Amino acid sequence: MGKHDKKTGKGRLDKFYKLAKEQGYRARSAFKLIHLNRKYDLLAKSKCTIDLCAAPGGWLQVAEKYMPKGSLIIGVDLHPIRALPHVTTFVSDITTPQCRNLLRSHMHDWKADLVLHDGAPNVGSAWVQDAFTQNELVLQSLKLATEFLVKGGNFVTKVFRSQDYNSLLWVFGQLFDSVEATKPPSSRNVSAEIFVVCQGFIAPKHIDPKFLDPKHVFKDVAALPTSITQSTGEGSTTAASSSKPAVNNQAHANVFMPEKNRRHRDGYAEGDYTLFHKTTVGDFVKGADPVALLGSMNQIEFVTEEEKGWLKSRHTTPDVLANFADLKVLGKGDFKLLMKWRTAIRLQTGLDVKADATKDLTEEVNIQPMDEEEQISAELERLRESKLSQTKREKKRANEKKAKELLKHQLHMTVPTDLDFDDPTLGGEQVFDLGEGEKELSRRGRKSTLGETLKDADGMSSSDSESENEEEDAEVLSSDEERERRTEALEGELDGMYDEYQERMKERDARWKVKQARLRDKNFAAWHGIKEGSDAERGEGDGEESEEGGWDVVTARKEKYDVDSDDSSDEEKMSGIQTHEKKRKAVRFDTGQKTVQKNQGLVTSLREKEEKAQMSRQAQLWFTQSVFKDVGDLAALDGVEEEEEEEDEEMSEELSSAEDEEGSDVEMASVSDEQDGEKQEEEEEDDFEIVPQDKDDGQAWDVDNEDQDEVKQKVIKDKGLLSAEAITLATRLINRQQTLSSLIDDGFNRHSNLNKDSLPTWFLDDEAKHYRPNIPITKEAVSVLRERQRALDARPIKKVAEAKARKKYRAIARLEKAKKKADGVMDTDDLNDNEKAKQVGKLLNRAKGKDKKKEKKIVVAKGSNKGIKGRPKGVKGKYKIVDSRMRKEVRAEKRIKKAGKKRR
Ligand SMILES: C[S@@+](CC[C@H](N)C(=O)[O-])C[C@H]1O[C@@H](n2cnc3c(N)ncnc32)[C@H](O)[C@@H]1O
Repeated sequence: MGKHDKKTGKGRLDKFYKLAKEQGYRARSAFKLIHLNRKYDLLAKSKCTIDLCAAPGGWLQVAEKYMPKGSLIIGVDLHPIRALPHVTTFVSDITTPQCRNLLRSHMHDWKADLVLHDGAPNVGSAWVQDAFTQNELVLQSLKLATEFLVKGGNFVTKVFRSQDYNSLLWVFGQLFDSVEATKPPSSRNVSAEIFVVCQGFIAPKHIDPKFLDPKHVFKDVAALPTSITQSTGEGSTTAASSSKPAVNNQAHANVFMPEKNRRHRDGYAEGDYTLFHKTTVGDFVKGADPVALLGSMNQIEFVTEEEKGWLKSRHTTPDVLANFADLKVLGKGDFKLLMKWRTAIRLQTGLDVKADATKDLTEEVNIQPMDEEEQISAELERLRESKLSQTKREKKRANEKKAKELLKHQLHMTVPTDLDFDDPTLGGEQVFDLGEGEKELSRRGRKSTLGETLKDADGMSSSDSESENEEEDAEVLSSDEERERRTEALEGELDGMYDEYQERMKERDARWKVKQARLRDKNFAAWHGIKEGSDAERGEGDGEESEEGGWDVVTARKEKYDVDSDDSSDEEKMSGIQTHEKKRKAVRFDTGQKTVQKNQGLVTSLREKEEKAQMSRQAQLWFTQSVFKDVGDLAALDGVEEEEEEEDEEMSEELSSAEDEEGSDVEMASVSDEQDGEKQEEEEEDDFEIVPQDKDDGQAWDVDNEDQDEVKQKVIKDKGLLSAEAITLATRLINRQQTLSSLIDDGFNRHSNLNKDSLPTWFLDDEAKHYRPNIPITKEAVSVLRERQRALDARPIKKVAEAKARKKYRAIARLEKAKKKADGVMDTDDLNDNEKAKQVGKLLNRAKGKDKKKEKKIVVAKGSNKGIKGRPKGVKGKYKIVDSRMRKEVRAEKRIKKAGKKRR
């Protein structure tokens, strides 16, 4: 937090910070829960709450305050949480089974009504990474929630608005009745955090683990490559195993076709996330995808006897061995060297057969003598063919160049403007059918592509994989010049493969991957997409499966939707929201690409399909949000189903302008915009801020201490409001002349944030003396206080009041005693009624002090009283004459007696 400017953005010590400090909350985030609770009333109805990632305990304080007394509150965090009254806390990592077990032991057989999660891992690193790991943590907390929540229970979690956001919401939607995302006022606008409140846990009997597995839920939902069209439309199994662009397609594969479209690269073990991977040379030589292997491994070793035998091969140079030892640093030359080595070894071991090129070229021909006319026509024919083949070659080379550019574009290595779609060389369908299509297929299948390629390059054999161009290639190879050109082309292809290898290397870098995903995901930024009522869907035909929580079933349904969405059947046209959604998305895509698409044949159709499919999936996630639950047939709102292209265009323009107007969405756009740079990324970190506690702040939340609020309330209850300002403000609140929030706002002014350390003492003294907040007071408030003061003044002094009270107390005690005695008198049989009445009268009189024994007056026999007999002069009533000496002696006697007693 130190790195932030205290005046701006995240570092700003705002009113919630001040309030937290004032009210003794340990973190300003406490107000987030207060605001969420105000909106959803979650705490008052919870008897058991689990707070995952609870340190330093702000949320726990709020939970303790607002939950019913005697509730069970458990908090867990990586860091210890200082003790809080009525709260159980322990230290654990919520991603570990140990945490689960500890929770179990604390919960006994209880189920939680509420699970809270405000976790933020690794706050302060790159935003993209934060968002990614944050959302993984969210999924982990959801996992614990599903285990400990009671049916109908609630789950509150913090989510980062990133590209995984919609995926998360979709998963929440499958497990809860209602899912709402909200940003409480206390959450800073610069923060990308948002809180999702999931209410009404469905508590399925079984939840497919895939719902809670980051590998299945997350990643590039938006970016869908060409393979989608293949795998949804046609032979999906083949597409699944061979789809190259799965690089960009992980999330799609995971979320919508978990089994079908998953890529299984050689060398990647399921669930293996260690950074260092090695494999054997055998895998490299015999495997189908050597490029992928080089891209995914760190080291290749010679292990088996056969492999060690290859060490003796003349092709196994020290360079080759050095390259195998560290694949991460392969340069272009190294890469080519290894691929050539592989080809050589494959030939050596008979895995590839070296075609006899010379045999083809030295085929015996019987030359018949020709006449002149025949010779001319043969010459003409030869020239024509030579011309034709030359044109073909040129065209082919141009096509290859364009195809390579197109591939680069598909891999997002170029900007669309790099492609000249109007180029006539690109117009032919063969670009895809023969050139790029063939290359794409061979790259995916890795069927002897490189081997053959290299054979060609070395002039060792001719390619037998190319069918249509075989004859042409033979021609090409017939001259040295052509062979050279061919070699160049093949070198070019090797270069392409090297690029691909580099792509794979980059892929392994998670950070790069997430950044790349964000780049690709430009569309996501605008939060576009229309809807599909997931809740309704769950409620309808698939009630059973949602009850069971089957990921595959749910995703299969989505997949089905995808397939449907690619065919524009009549049925689909009638399907309301979905159709509408699809159309809008297609329209959106059109805005960007329309001019390009019009004249492009196959290129156009593939791209169009891909984009449509992509949009549909985004829309699916978007519309699973509960806010769309009650929205009916959106298509009906738009009227006619099938619109002309022009109408689509208009609509897309409207859409984009509407999006521009949406404030929050624009904010999202800025979040995902790469150009925003590091500065913004930093700002969009978690909004969490610990409130430093003053020395006495610590005591405020000591176990034995009371809540500050309660103390203040007690004072007000006992003594009332003590100032005219307070009475005035209270009166204004009661009379609704002012709202509570405006009152709080008024409490903050330029003086509340004074940094006293940097100011001179004279100024501070002056301020303390003269600056007083000027809160207006009313006449009534002042007179109320005056009246109270008068009443206080009229009271006797404390000692007198105490003496009076003592006297009164003693009188009451005497009367009680007399009453008891009188009862005893009445019960005796020895006295007649008259005597009894007399006795009782006496007792009561004595109790009232009327019948007090008259004291004897002591008269000292000295002076005029010395030696007198009878009543001394001026003395009334009983008297006793004492000798002064006698008095002294009596007192001394008493003293001695007392002292003797003590000694004993
Ligand atoms: C924003 S703070 C929580 C603040 C808390 N809600 C409050 O009001 O005081 C995020 C917390 O998540 C915790 N955290 C992050 N990853 C965790 C994990 N894997 N297990 C447990 N706690 C984790 C951090 O230690 C940190 O204390």
